[in-house]
Amino acid sequence: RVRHHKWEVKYEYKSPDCFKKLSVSINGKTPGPTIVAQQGDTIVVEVKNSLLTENLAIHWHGIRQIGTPWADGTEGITQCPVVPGDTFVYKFVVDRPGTYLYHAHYGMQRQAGLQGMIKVLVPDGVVEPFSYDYDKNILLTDWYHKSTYEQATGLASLPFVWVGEPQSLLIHGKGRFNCSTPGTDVTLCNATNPQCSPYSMIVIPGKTYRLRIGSLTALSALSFEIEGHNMTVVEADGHYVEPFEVQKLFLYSGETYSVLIKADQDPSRNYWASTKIVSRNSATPNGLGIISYYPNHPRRNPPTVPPAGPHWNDVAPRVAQSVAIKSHKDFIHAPPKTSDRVIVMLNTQNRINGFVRWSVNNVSFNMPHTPYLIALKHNLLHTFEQTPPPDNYNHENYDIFSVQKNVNATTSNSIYRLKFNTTVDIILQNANTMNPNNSETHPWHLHGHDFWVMGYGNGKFNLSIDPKNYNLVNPIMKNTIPVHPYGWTALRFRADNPGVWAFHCHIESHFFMGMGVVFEEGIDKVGKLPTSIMGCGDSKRFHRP
Ligand SMILES: O=C1O[C@H]([C@@H](O)CO)C(O)=C1O
Repeated sequence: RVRHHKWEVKYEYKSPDCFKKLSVSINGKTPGPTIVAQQGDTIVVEVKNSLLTENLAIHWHGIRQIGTPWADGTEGITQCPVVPGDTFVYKFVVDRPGTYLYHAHYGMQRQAGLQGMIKVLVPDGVVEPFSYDYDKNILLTDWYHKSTYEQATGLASLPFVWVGEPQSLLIHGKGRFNCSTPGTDVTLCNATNPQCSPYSMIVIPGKTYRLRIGSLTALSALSFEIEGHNMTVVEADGHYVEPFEVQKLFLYSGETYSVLIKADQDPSRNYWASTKIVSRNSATPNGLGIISYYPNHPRRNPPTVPPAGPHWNDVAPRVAQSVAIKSHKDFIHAPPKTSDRVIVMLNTQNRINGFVRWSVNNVSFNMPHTPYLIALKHNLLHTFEQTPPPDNYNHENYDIFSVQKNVNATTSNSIYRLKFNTTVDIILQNANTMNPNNSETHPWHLHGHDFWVMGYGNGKFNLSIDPKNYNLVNPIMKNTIPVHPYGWTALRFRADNPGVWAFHCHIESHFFMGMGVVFEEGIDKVGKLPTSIMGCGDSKRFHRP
């Protein structure tokens, strides 16, 4: 089936946490509408850019765009931006079932509200390895009151102005700001402003719910829990996992999970849903929502104090859930036993010409003016640096546990060229930032592919030892994976999808500050590019008037 969507993107005042802020909405909503489809369907989204003064591009996060690399929606990489007043048509096949996301991929526009979820159902007659009565989706985000323009300007200024911690955490677009904790005090800040009432999900006693939970935070790693209910994790980034039960679910920006919960608690009351920032020591209040047992009033506060959530620095359970999960035994897709290339990516924070940047192997990424897909397909190779970035760093004498000078860090728009149909290993190597005794978690997201999570560990990756412990049997496949503080995460993927694919930290500020790379593979196999993606940089000449 072809599923048609007609979207208008515009500026709109929104008060998701009771604080009025100019946001970006899709057909008047943020989060935008959930796209629902079945595996094999074609999605057509006709997007009208009604932002008066701003371009846009929309990325379909987790969708592999096989055969349609020009629909990946990454401005500067797969397309020119969609200019104000223009309409752009995204058309692609959702080739796998699962829970995915969509969001702006232009500057730091994503966190202004241009984001939502994609739900791809199995075809009729195909059974899933678990059963449930209802299927709901919840998008988790953090929320800043400063505009993205102020934030981007601060990051690109001298002196550097960090974005800081978010003002609130939203549960499917609903949050609270400057309130006392509901449940101990009836004066809810939401009471005054009808537009912002807490998120509430009605459940029927005795029924089982599949909750598809995604995170599109700009910065925060989150812990999500529902008071009094355990969750059985059954899916991660569109892949079935060997089920396991948790009380708290950890999500990094760009990840999705499906969990099953049974409404089997005392039905005479409602329960808190709550999110809390982890991996950064933040004073941002927990996000709160209400799970309401029918027929209770959906907004009746639970009689309890909301769950406090885990300690921000309790890394072990986060590691256990994020990189140690396994593929479901009946859906194993084993990885190639060996790889043709290993690219070690040292993640460092650097000062380059005074500006605070993030780098990979001492190279901080910036975009050229002609999108790579167009430049490569039309042989406009003068538009970006041709010498690829390094496959490694001087790891013999690099101390990942202390602040390093990294004086020879540079910015560059060079890209990695991958031999088509080869197997590539990426080793994400974390390190100390420019602040003493500080190493931060980075959730890396790969466009155009799922990768196998081969292994992870603390300290410095050892190429002659660690690969011997890779999981070659049932590693989970994902499109987003964290590298934990002072640790490393190894992933493997097949360069089998003709196109140009971003691979970057999904923390919006970090990618904006250069924490990303671009892979090209099989460009000669890419079909004729639609002119709709052209018109900027050196591709003006290809754009029909
Ligand atoms: O890029 C960053 O800047 C701040 C801090 O390093 C300087 O304020 C932070 O936590 C980042 O991730």
